[in-house]
Formats: sequence, C-alpha cells, structure tokens
Amino acid sequence: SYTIDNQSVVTPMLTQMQASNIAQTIVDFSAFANRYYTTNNGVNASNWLKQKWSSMASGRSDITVEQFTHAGWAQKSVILTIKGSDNSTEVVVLGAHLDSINTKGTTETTKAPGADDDASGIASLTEILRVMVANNYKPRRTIKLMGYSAEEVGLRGSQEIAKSYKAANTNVVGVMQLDMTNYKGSPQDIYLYTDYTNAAQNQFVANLISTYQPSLSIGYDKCGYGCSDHASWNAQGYATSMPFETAFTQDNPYIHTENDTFANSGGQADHSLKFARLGLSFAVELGSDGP
Ligand SMILES: N[C@H](Cc1ccc(I)cc1)C(=O)NO
Ligand SMILES: [Zn+2]
Ligand SMILES: [Zn+2]
Repeated sequence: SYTIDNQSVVTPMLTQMQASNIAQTIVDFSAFANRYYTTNNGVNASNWLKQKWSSMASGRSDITVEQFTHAGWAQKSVILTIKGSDNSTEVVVLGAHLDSINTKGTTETTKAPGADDDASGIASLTEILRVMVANNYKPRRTIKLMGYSAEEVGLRGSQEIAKSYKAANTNVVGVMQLDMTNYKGSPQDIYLYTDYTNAAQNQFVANLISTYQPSLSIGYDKCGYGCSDHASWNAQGYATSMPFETAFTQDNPYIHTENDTFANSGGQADHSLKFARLGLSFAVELGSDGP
C-alpha cells in the first residue's frame, strides 16, 4: 500500500546522502569515451558498474549483483538484488540506464560521456545503495537496482528484462526510472511524467516528495512516446513512475553529444541529490511493507 510510515528510518538516511558522492560517480562513469551498447568501452562500463556495486555490498549476504546477458549485443545490464526478509516475492525496482550514445554515430572511440544521460541516474542509484548499506537497512520486500543496457537504441535492455520478469510471473509492485537527474533546466524541481506511468503510484511519489522533501516543487508533463525504460515495464503491465529533471520543452540540449559532460550539468550534483533522496524514500517506504 502507499502509506508513508517509515519516517524514523528514512529521515536519517536522507540526511546522510551527499551530492559530492553522486558527483564523483558521474565523473568516474562519464570518463569512458562512450558507453555505447556495442563497443568495448560499453562492455567495460557495464563491468565497472558490476564491480563497483559488488564491492559496496560485499559485507551483505542478502545482496547479490549479477549481469543480465542480452543475446543480441555484448553490453550486459547490471542487476543488484537485496533479498527481502519476510515478503521477498514482492519486488521493488529502481532503474537507470548505463549506456550512452552520440547521435553522430558511435564507434569505439567516439565521445559520448553521457554525464546527465544517464550517468546521473546511475550515480543516484549508487548513492541510494551506499546509504542503505551504511545503515544496514534490510527490506521486507526485495529491492532491485538495475543499470539497463541499450536504452538509447530502443529501450532494448529493459524490454528484455521486463519481458523475462513477466514471463516468470515476478510480482514487481513498483518501478521508478531515473533517466537524466542533474540538469536543472526548468522552474520546478521534479517533473513527474504522466504517460507510460501509473497514476496512483505517481500520487504516492508526489506524497513522498511533500513528506520528505517539502521545500521541493513538483511539475507534471508528458513525453508523448516511450521516452525511457519505464515504458518497458509499463508495457508488461507493471506500475511505473518517471521523475525527470525538466519539463519536456526545456530538456538538456547537450544529450547524445560529446558535450553531455558533468561541467555542462553545472559541475555539481545538487539536482541529482533530490532524485536520489526521492529514490531512497520510494525504495524504503515500498520495501518495508510486509505481506
Ligand atoms: N528520450 C530520452 C531523453 C528524453 C527523455 C525525456 C525528455 I522531457 C527529453 C529527453 C533519452 O534519450 N533517454 O536516454
Ligand atoms: Zn538518451
Ligand atoms: Zn537516458
């Protein structure tokens, strides 16, 4: 259910989250020449993330990290699983995509740093992981953090994953997509996208913002098409939400070019921190529900 009743656990964790950690991960992850789904750089970026998340979770026997192999291309998706205690068949998913693209054409050495699109989302998930582990948080439901491959070429990684979860009848109770979280291009802080998402869950997400980040302003908008990986989960009938960095007409002009750099997102991660905090509150409030 969408009750917000874990303030004693969530509030201290939110104060521990730091923009500087998110910034460092954006810098590190956007240092690959590109993270394109078919290049060696792209494969290396996936392996780098698996390694990073694995070492962050090394002390926890309830946390595993796997790579999801996609038959049609080399770059794997990365899935971290925190197994729930007494309600583990119900699953909460938070996602971002690990690939990047330069629309001029992406070869092995083409520059596609993807700092905002979507290293910012991966970095937000990474800070959520760090704080959950630091607080020894153990959910009742299973929580999965996903770094999707091949989003830029038709949401292909998340489509394969969502289809396989549906085929396995996995009870995913909610999905949040974090794609582009660090470019502050619009007046409101967080824009909830209303197409290819679930209205009831969007209301819950809005309530999370008002409860845990009351100083933030909320906007609403539509993409008009399946603009990120939430659409893959929506297509399988799962409830999704996409909190986004700007209104549709004011989106980051640097994306899909060599200029999507950390510097061009402002050289700091204050905007991403809002999304990381929202993701943490989403994960813990949903993840703490019993059977
Ligand atoms: N299509 C999305 C980018 C995208 C998504 C929403 C909006 I508003 C503007 C741009 C993408 O490139 N995701 O990787
Ligand atoms: Zn993109
Ligand atoms: Zn993206």
